[in-house]
Amino acid sequence: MGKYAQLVIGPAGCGKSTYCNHLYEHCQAIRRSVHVVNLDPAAESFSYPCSLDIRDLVSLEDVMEELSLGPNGGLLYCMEYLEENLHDWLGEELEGYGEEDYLVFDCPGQIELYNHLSVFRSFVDFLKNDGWSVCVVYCLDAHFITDVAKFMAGALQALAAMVKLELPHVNILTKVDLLEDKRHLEDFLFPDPALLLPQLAASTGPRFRQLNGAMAGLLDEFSLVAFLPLDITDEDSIADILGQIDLAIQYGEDAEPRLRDEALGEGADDDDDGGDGGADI
Ligand SMILES: Nc1nc2c(ncn2[C@@H]2O[C@H](COP(=O)(O)OP(=O)(O)OP(=O)(O)O)[C@@H](O)[C@H]2O)c(=O)[nH]1
Ligand SMILES: [Mg+2]
Repeated sequence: MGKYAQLVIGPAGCGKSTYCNHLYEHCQAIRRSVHVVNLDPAAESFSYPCSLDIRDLVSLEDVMEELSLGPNGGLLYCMEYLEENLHDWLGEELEGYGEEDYLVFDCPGQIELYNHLSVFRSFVDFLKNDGWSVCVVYCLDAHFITDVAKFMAGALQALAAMVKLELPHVNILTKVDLLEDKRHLEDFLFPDPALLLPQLAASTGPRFRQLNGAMAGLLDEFSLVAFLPLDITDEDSIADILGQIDLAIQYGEDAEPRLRDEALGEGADDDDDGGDGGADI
C-alpha cells in the first residue's frame, strides 16, 4: 500500500488546471478516488472540488496588498512562504490523508519556480519523506509544436524540470484537440533530434547552427523527453495518460487488491472482473 501524488507543472496557461479537472472527472467516472489540491496562490476559481488550498495559508491578493508587491514578486513571496511552512501547514493538512490516498497538485505556471528556485525541490523532498510516491506531470501546450524552435525551448524546459526534481516524470502535450493539422504530431511525441534539427536550422540563422546542434544533442543524450497527447474530447486519451503515470509510480500493483476488496465489500457480483474500468496497465 502507499500514498500517491501527481505534481502538475508547466508554463502559464498550458492547461494544468484543465488537465486536473479532466483527470478528476475521469476518476469519478471510473470510481477511483482522487483529491485535487490547489497550489496556486493566484487562482481565482476551479472547476474541480478543491480538497486542499494554498490560499488557506497565503493568498497572492493579500501579499500584494500588504507588502506592496507586484504579481510576480508576490507569487515568489507566497511560494517561499509555503517552503517555510511545509512542516507546519502542509504536514498538518496531510495528516488527514493516509495509505491509498491519491493527491493531484495543481501548481502555478511560472516556470522559474521549478527551474530557478528551491521551493518545488523542497516540496517534493517533503512529500517523499512523508511517504508519498510522486510523479511530475509536465504539461506543454500543443501550440508549441507549430514551431520547431518553440518546441525545442519547451522540451528543454521539461528536461530541466526533470533533472531538477529527480522524480518519475511524464510529459503531456495538452490541447491536442485544438490542432488543425495532426499529421506531424507523432514527430513531436517521440522527438528525434536528427529529424528536427534540419527544420530548426531552416528557421534560425546560420550562426545558431552550433547552438542548435548542442541543444538537440542534449535532448538526444537524455533521450527522456517524450510526450503523451492529451485530447480532452477523447476519453481514451486521459485513460492512457493515467495508465502511464500509474506505471511510473507503480500505483496499479497496490491498487488492484484494494479495488477488489472494495467491490466485494459493496456486494459486487460474484463474477467480479476486478477491472473497475481502471487504466489497463
Ligand atoms: N480546447 C482546449 N482548451 C484547453 C485545454 N487545456 C486548457 N485549455 C484552455 O486554455 C486556457 C488555460 O487553461 P488552464 O487550465 O487554466 O491553464 P493553466 O496551465 O492552469 O494556467 P495557469 O494556472 O494560469 O498557469 C483555458 O481557457 C482552458 O479552457 C485543452 O486541452 N483543450
Ligand atoms: Mg491553473
